[in-house]
Amino acid sequence: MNIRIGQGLDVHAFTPGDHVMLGGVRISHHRGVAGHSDGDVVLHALCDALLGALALGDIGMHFPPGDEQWRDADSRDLLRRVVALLVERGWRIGNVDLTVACEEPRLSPHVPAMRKVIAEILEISEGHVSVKATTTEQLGFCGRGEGIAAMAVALIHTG
Ligand SMILES: Nc1ccn([C@@H]2O[C@H](COP(=O)(O)O)[C@@H](O)[C@H]2O)c(=O)n1
Ligand SMILES: C[C@@]1(CO)OP(=O)(O)OP(=O)(O)OC[C@H]1O
Repeated sequence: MNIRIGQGLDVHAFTPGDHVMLGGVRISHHRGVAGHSDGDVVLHALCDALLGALALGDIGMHFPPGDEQWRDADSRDLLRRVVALLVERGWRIGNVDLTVACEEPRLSPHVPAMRKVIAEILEISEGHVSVKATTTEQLGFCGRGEGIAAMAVALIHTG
């Protein structure tokens, strides 16, 4: 059995709006998130972690922000496409561990729904999908409420 790991990081700025998409879940909020797609930092970081494990570049290389095809894209669809790249090369996903940093919205009530969505797309059990949230103690761009960051680690294997 071959094993590989990958990591990903994504950041998006808050904009005027009434919801954010995080981990494939729509969360009502008094602001939105800027992006060419739906701006789901969690799924983007996860795409980059999986692409990193495959050494296949990054999300922007596969779904260029200048390409109208990806305008307002549903990031769940982008993640499905990345999973297909992985499966067609003979890899499977072991587990993923995700951390989201923002002062608000409060994410813990939404973590179970995020784990469910992600597990379904990755075709692994929810027990193999970890989603964690943290503030940055009011420090930095997250702490000032300027944006949201997400980090992801993924383990993939053959056989
Ligand atoms: N947007 C967030 C941030 C944090 N949480 C939860 O609060 C706990 C404490 O956060 P600290 O930054 O003070 O460590 C953390 O463990 C998260 O469960 C949250 O739900 N939403
Ligand atoms: C997801 C893509 C799709 O065009 O656009 P954005 O929503 O701007 O997100 P980003 O994290 O900057 O990744 C780049 C793009 O692939």
